[in-house]
Amino acid sequence: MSPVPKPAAAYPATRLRRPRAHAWSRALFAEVTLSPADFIWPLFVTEGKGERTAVPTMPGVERLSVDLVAEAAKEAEGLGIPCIALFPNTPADRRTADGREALNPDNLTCRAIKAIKDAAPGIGVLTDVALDPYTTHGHDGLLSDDGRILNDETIEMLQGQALVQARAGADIIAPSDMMDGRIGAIRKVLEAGSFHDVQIMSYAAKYASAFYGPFRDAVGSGGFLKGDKKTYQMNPANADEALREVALDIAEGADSVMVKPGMPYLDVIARVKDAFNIPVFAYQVSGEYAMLETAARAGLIERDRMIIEALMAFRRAGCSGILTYYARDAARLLG
Ligand SMILES: NCc1[nH]cc(CCC(=O)O)c1CC(=O)O
Ligand SMILES: [Mg+2]
Repeated sequence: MSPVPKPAAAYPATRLRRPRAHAWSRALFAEVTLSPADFIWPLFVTEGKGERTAVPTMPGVERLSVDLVAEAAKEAEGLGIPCIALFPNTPADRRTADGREALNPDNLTCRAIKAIKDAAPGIGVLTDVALDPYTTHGHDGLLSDDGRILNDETIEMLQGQALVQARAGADIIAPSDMMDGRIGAIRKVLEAGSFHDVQIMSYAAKYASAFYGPFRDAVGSGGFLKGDKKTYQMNPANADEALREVALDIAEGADSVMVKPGMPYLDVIARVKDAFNIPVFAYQVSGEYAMLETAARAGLIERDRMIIEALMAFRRAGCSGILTYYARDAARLLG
């Protein structure tokens, strides 16, 4: 962020209200834009056919069966949304301590990728790499007998998970697990498997946040989670450390990086963009959505304006795009 120069002339020669006087002028002076092309729409996938179930902690958000995910992707494509992100609500009987369902080429995520590619071949598909929707302990990695998350053993699982997703047709692999070294390891197996054009969007600066609660309900991992994720996700006190995380992930082969959550970490987004000038994405996470949407539904804030303003903040901070549960609503508002 460049420093703001001292004004060459003061009031009344300079009146900053002048360009604000008319709508046309405000449009002309806008420093950033927001369009449907800036959105990645996260969808929760569940078993069944024609199945939609409400996520009570995320008013307005539903888990969709694979056929309905494909329909939603088609709708998104029509609205100009370039990419869908997939999160599976794995049936409880398919969750294990080692999360091996993540490696099943016929799991919910892989079936959803294929269904989207059939229904809406022009839209990108981003898939999450981490074990939490598949483990009985709700952690993103493998758990040792004495309760530690095993970094290097987990990476081997993540490599397999990424490959299974790439084979199913995923366009962007997005590791959200926060193990050290996983970006390089995943890039290596993708290259070896000739997936040269499969992107990696690293959840590079992902914080141990209270704002993920509703998501854990949506994928059904919340009830399972033992303890917290503080030994792998970042301390909310740290921003210098986020720059080190990002530097490593770029060096290991990430095409883009993500900061997560979004609104409470706008300073981190701005610093990452400033320091590296690479494509940065933000995840406006489930708790942010729940907070904003609950206030809007209670009539406490003006919903449509709030949605656009909250998303615009990410563009101002330097984001190329935003993962947001508001993607469809915002695209309709902007359309
Ligand atoms: N690897 C898990 C994952 N991937 C995306 C989210 C959160 C998304 C949201 O809250 O909307 C989480 C939750 C967590 O780390 O516990
Ligand atoms: Mg890292």
